[in-house]
Amino acid sequence: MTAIRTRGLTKRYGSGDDAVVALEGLDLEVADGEVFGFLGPNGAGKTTTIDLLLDFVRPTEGAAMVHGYDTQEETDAVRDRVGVLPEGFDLWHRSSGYRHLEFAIASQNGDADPAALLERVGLDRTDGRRPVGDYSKGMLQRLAMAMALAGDPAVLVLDEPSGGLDPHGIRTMQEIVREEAERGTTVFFSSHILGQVAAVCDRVGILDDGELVTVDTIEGLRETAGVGSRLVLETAGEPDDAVDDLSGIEGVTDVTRDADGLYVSYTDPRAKATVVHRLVESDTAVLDFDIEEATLEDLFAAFTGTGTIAGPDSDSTTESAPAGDVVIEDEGSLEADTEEGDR
Ligand SMILES: Nc1ncnc2c1ncn2[C@@H]1O[C@H](COP(=O)(O)OP(=O)(O)OP(=O)(O)O)[C@@H](O)[C@H]1O
Repeated sequence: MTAIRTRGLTKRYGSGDDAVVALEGLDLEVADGEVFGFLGPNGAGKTTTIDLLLDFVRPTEGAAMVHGYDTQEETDAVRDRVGVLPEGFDLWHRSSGYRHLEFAIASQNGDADPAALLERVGLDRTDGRRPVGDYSKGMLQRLAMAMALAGDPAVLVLDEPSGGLDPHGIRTMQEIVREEAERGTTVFFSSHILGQVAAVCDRVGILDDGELVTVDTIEGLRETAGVGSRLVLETAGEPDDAVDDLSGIEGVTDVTRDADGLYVSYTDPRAKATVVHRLVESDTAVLDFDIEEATLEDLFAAFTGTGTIAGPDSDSTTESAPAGDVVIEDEGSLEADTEEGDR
């Protein structure tokens, strides 16, 4: 079954010359049980899409279905099946975390144990008894995640779920996404941070200026765009002729070397292990290695013809993005987007 299906979904705010096209003709299908990453920079239309799926706003054109239910005609059936962690949310400052969870469980006709939900998101019983007005940004985000899970949803919609979370919180959030995926929950994960989406998602859609630019796996995106990542190896002495063989490895697109090391560009991440294996086989001592991942900016540039593609000499993983822009982050890193973090 298709968990989410949209056809020509369009949202314009205002009219005439002042109209803002938030979303333009979105045709999207997310399979049941899939973890789908919805990527795009600020203002791309991600939150608008989520608002349309939940009938918080009405489309200008087009339609959407969630688990076979029309989002406009069968809104209650849709909302019964969806747990949502919205980007911005208001809570009752004087009420405790427990009260919020009890409310969320009751309103979603769930039977979850509030204490277990708190524990799952990394909050303890003492936290649960405190008024949420005293919570840090990261604690609020964790509570909001617990509330999204309260009704044991078939579809979990996460809009920028890592906001305010520290690295441990981000890891917890990713673990929850994986656990939910194992239970068969469909996860719709909206973010402007490639690394976080790449860490958990089966497929990714890139939204740019209201339009869906492409849908694929992260590897597929890299391959299509030809903006692979790069393995930087420090070796003891000059690697011998075996280096020449590296260019023949499937997925490797370029091999260069200079006095500082050996640089192997690839579009298929599985090529990395083969490269290292070949070097070891040829008795080349690998002293250190680093991976420079292609960034969302690289992928954007390739798919939209905008931005700049990081050249071979740029250190794409350490570049810092301006506020509000795509956050560039290594897939394995958990350090980004933690302006405030947990207190
Ligand atoms: N209620 C509204 N009235 C007018 N314009 C709106 C409204 N809501 C959203 N927009 C506009 O629609 C566009 C898409 O906004 P949206 O919030 O969906 O983007 P987003 O991808 O979720 O961005 P972010 O990552 O910043 O949350 C933006 O240009 C935004 O200004």
